[in-house]
Amino acid sequence: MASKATLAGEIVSAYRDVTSYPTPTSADINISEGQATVVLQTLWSQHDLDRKEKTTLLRSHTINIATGSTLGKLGPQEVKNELWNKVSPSGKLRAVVRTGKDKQNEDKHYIEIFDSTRKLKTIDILALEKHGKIIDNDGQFGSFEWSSSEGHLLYLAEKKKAKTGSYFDPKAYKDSGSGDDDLPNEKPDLVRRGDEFEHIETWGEQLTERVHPVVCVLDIESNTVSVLENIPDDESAGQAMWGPDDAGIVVCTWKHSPYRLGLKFCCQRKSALYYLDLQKGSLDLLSQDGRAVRFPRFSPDMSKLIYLDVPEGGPHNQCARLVKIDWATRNRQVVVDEVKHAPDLEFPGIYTYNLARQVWFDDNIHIAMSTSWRSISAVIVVNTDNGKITRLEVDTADTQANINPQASYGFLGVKRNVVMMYYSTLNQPYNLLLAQVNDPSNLSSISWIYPDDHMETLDWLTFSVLVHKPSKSRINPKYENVDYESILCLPKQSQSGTLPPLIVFSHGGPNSVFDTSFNIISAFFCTCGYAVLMVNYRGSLGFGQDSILSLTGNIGTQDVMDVESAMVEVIAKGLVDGSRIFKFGGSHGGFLTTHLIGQYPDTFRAAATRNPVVNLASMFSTTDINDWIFAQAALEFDYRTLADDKLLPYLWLCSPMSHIDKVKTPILLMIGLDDKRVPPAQSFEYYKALKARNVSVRCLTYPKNNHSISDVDAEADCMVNTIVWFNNHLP
Ligand SMILES: CSCC[C@H](NC=O)C(=O)N[C@@H](Cc1ccccc1)C(=O)O
Repeated sequence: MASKATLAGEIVSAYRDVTSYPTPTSADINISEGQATVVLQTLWSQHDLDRKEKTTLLRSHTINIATGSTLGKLGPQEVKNELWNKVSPSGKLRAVVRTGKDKQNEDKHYIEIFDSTRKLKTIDILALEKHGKIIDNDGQFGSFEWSSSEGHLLYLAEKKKAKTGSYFDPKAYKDSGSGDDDLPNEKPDLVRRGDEFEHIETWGEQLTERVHPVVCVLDIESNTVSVLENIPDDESAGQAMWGPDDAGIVVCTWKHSPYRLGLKFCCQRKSALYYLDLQKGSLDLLSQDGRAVRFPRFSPDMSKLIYLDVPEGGPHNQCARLVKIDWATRNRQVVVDEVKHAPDLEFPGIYTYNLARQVWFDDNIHIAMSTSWRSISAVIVVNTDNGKITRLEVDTADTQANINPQASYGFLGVKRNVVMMYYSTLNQPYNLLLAQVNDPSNLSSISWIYPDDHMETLDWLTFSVLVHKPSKSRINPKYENVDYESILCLPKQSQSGTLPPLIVFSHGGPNSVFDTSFNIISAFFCTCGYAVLMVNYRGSLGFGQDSILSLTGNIGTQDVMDVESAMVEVIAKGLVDGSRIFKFGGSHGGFLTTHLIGQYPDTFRAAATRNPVVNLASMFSTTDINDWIFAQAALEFDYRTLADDKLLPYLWLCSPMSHIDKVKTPILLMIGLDDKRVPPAQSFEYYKALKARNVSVRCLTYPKNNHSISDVDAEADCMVNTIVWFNNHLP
């Protein structure tokens, strides 16, 4: 690929090209004692634009562990209808949760057990009527675990729902046999009459099928399922793991009362980590009051349990602590604390949305994980005895490796001290990487293994990370040392020598971050001839907790000015055309987009946004996370708070809508009609306000799409339409 794409056909083909690179999502490795070879199995996700779906691909590499050479490769082959696929601890058995439909088109879930030669059994799990659907690897509730004895499987499923029906169902009022045909049959009927239209609370955006997850154990020998009943009924369970000797389980829970708030991207929700002793039936609280918990992981010898926690409430993602529990004494210790401020390149703390299942090295002391480290995604190794942190990355002086020093790394898991990871940059799609670590306390003696040939570097894109210091008037007096960054992507120099137009791209959250990983959107924009400035304004993850806190109470001003000022600095460098600037971003990035075109009406040629937050006053009572407004406005959240006469004026003033009368910039609005986070009414409100003011606006609506508009066809349509919209507004 590609010089500048301008015609619709070229734009489509550019999009096909950038979406043709798969992203690794998980890995496992089979290491047999005393053998020279290992088998690495990886799952990848790839867009299929023609089938309009994301496909899951399985690849296998056979690797000589001593030489690091790849002896054979299998795949990619497609994996379908599998919710879980897990090898037992001994490696002798495999359990798969498979989905399907029966002849009446009803959902089926089967648990299939395999040994190395055949399928041993299939259990039609929903037919047992013990629980609802099994929960997949949703990053929030789901887990699927073999017991160490390999006789049981632990998983999460939706609690069994009572059957509901109409009062007017003729079956409910059968002849009682009394001879009086008018008397209803009052025998208890298992159907809850009159409840069929009862409102069912869910866990919100992207978790609308999660209502009340419960912990289940399947006895593989007897094909029986037990639903564990010791967890309080107003708490949903998730992320369950077996404890030592399969004598109990550790499990996270989230309270339902007084009502459920959205959980997706919200790791600060009130939650608890428990140990449930299966013999005694007791439930012991392991976590600290006032802390929200995630990702419990036992060490291989089961002597230690680690997990992440953040303060309960406040911003939706924050700097996490790594906590360790010594299992024998139940002594809890903070291994890595929250980092308030990290000057220059110092460790800025732990920030992650996920933690791989296998994090422990064999020494039962070190763990590995991914985290945001300013604008780079890094893999770190943590000594859980003394909290020492080391970054796990290839020495870029190693010419054989040829890895960009600004590369981002992702962690997939560690087994027998072999770390499974990947790296990429904005101009190099994902590559697998194994680190064979002999001694986790001495990372200087790693053997790096590259299972594939290096992905080509895409020569039509170059990038650099820029550091921005807020000017004097923009320094936050409470957090005066906080700086921020942006990543500038430049397209291949045009033949005519003209400077490229610039798309200013702001991320959502606001507590999220752009990193240097391969990014389909930025690659696509560059292929189409645009430079892209991805701004990690103050409040982004990976810059210390102070950065996150500095934005609370200042949304709509500090973040807006950070983005504008980064843009001005880049224009001043003379690398982009300052007379052809565009604005792009979704959600909170859409909040910034609509703020910027309101506050700087003469700057942008056009804007495009996905599900933008435009009016906090009207969003207050409609979003699944109304506490977000309080957290970002630095107000105390209480479930009873109403949008009253004191609150509404403040919310209005923070909102892009308050600048509507100044807007001139043509804007493209893209709306997921099933968005529970930023309900479609937000965009429609903006659309009508612009129409009434005779400002050019186009609105695209995507049925059955949620906040992320990530259905393959919808996302593709958004991207191509964005470029067509920008091209149409190029002078
Ligand atoms: C009341 S909605 C506020 C905006 C929303 N924040 C949290 O969900 C948002 O910006 N969403 C992001 C999704 C996201 C959030 C946090 C981290 C990564 C992504 C978006 O859609 O980009």
